[in-house]
Amino acid sequence: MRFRDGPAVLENIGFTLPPGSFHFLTGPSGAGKSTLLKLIYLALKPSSGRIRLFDRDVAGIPRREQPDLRRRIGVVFQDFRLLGHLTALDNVALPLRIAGAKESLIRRHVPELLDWVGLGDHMNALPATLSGGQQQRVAIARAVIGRPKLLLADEPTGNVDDQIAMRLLFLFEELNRMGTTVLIATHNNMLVDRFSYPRLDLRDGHLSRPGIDSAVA
Ligand SMILES: Nc1ncnc2c1ncn2[C@@H]1O[C@H](COP(=O)(O)OP(=O)(O)OP(=O)(O)O)[C@@H](O)[C@H]1O
Repeated sequence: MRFRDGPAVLENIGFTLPPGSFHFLTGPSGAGKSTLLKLIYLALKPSSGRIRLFDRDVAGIPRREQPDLRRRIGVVFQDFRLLGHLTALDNVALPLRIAGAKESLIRRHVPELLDWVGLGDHMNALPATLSGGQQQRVAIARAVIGRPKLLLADEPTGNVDDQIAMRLLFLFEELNRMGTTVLIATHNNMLVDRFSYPRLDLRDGHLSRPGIDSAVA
């Protein structure tokens, strides 16, 4: 992957995420982790190479079908991307509302999840009134509420203490147990060591991974 005519940012990357698997994506700052996640959730087009997503070649997916595909992916963005005019509760409810879920279900599940991530007292707060760590947890709740087929999280514990980070990992594990494929980019070695999931390690755009191969599922 290159941006315009710049140097290669990712090179010779080949791996598969088997459905239902859980992986960490590690590597130093600038190694290409965010770029790799953006390629998977179709925010970037690869300058060369092929990506398969849900058994389809991404290059062959018409633009009009992309929103539908994206809805099957939960993403925790590094910069959160919460909607500033919506409360924490309404931000988290958004994927369910878009999917046409019943309000009764939304009223039951969303507060329960916000409670779990420690935001029970901040459900009606607007993002600007929340700390970075609190906004991050709203973003995580929004990404998991619809039980996506694939969860991609870019440094999802970057703004919280170790105790909350563990709790968030338990949430990702729970989602994974229900069938979601999980890929988490992180610098947090405590988490990587504590949860013994396989690691995809990026160094200067190259992947080293003890024991897996080929495209992205
Ligand atoms: N839009 C862009 N245009 C040009 N270069 C880019 C662009 N986005 C990322 N890069 C470059 O690609 C490389 C990888 O960046 P990326 O953000 O993927 O790294 P990262 O591993 O996620 O880093 P961090 O852990 O700091 O978020 C960097 O050298 C960065 O400067």
